Amino acid sequence: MAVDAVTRVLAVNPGSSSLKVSVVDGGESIGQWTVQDWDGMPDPAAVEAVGPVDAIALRFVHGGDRRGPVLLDPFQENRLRALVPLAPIHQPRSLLLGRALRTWWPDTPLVACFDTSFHADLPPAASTYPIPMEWTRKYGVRRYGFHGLSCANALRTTAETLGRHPEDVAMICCHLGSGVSVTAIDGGHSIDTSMGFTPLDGVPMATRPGALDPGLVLHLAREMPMDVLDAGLNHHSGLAGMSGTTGDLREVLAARAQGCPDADLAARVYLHRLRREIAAVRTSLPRLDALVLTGGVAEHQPGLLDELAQGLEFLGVAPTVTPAREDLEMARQTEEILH
Ligand SMILES: Nc1ncnc2c1ncn2[C@@H]1O[C@H](COP(=O)(O)OP(=O)(O)O)[C@@H](O)[C@H]1O
Ligand SMILES: CC(=O)OP(=O)(O)O
Ligand SMILES: [Mg+2]
Repeated sequence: MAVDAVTRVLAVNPGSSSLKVSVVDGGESIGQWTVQDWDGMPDPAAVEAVGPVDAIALRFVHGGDRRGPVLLDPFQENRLRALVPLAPIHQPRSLLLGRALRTWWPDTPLVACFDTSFHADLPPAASTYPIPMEWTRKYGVRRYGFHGLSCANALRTTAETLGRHPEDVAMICCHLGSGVSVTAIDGGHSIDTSMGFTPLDGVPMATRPGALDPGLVLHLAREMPMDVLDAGLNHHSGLAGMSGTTGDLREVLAARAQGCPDADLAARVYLHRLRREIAAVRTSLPRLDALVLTGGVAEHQPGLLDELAQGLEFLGVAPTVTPAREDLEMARQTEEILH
């Protein structure tokens, strides 16, 4: 489907704790809403009040091996459904939203934009898991990496700030939202990243544990039914599991301030593992021009960022904060594919 000129894009971003909706016109957002309920839907009347859009961009966390956005037709939808087990928190919701958006605006092109695409060129040493090659091939196992739309936008912003071409920036992007990831970027793309085959890997998150000893997972799988373990790792681990709160850092830090020892330990584990991951991906970069923090926690928890920075002085650059603007990246990709 080719469209004459795409200037106004409705960008729909279902995250694990919120739904962010934005109307982007000429590269700038002219209307933004956040729906906090997990199963919340955008309000079509509110979108229509901003005026007609030329296209709709929908974030899918998992795009498999897709290297860029695709027009979301029933064929693509079916293929993306096969990835539900690899991103069980996010993928079903994107599929549900896709259906709703097509019903509300059947004549508007709908484009799926993927978190994974930015990581498509991970070097084999970073993308390969050290398991039998037979399993790797048979089950299509690799490190995919996520939060790529956020990384792409952070790279663009950082390059502008440094006055360089994006391909000439060596940086670490830490996306600190409900999901958390750490990515090393060089030559304009991801060269190492903490999330893996699924968005459970890496650093502790609001409700996900991040990397675990595979022996621990095997042990737990023998102790409880698989669906209980699956729900426990996706919804009841991370900051929520350690602190006894919902995992929203506002709640964790409030409980910590009131002297809750579990909340204090949860915050310390979060920071420890985050620093450890940042140090690890630094080794993949030839040099470090910028350490960029983005996402809800980066934007709203300056005290925690000060704590994070203590112990990272050896990197030789001070962390900077960039708002997570996946909407702008999705609009950019949508304009590109529709031309
Ligand atoms: N206004 C705010 N004040 C303080 N913290 C916030 C605010 N908004 C978001 N956060 C923090 O950001 C996290 C959610 O980040 P966000 O990027 O919105 O997540 P997601 O996109 O994964 O739903 C929460 O843990 C919360 O603590
Ligand atoms: C990939 C991921 O975890 O996304 P989010 O932070 O939006 O939940
Ligand atoms: Mg998000």
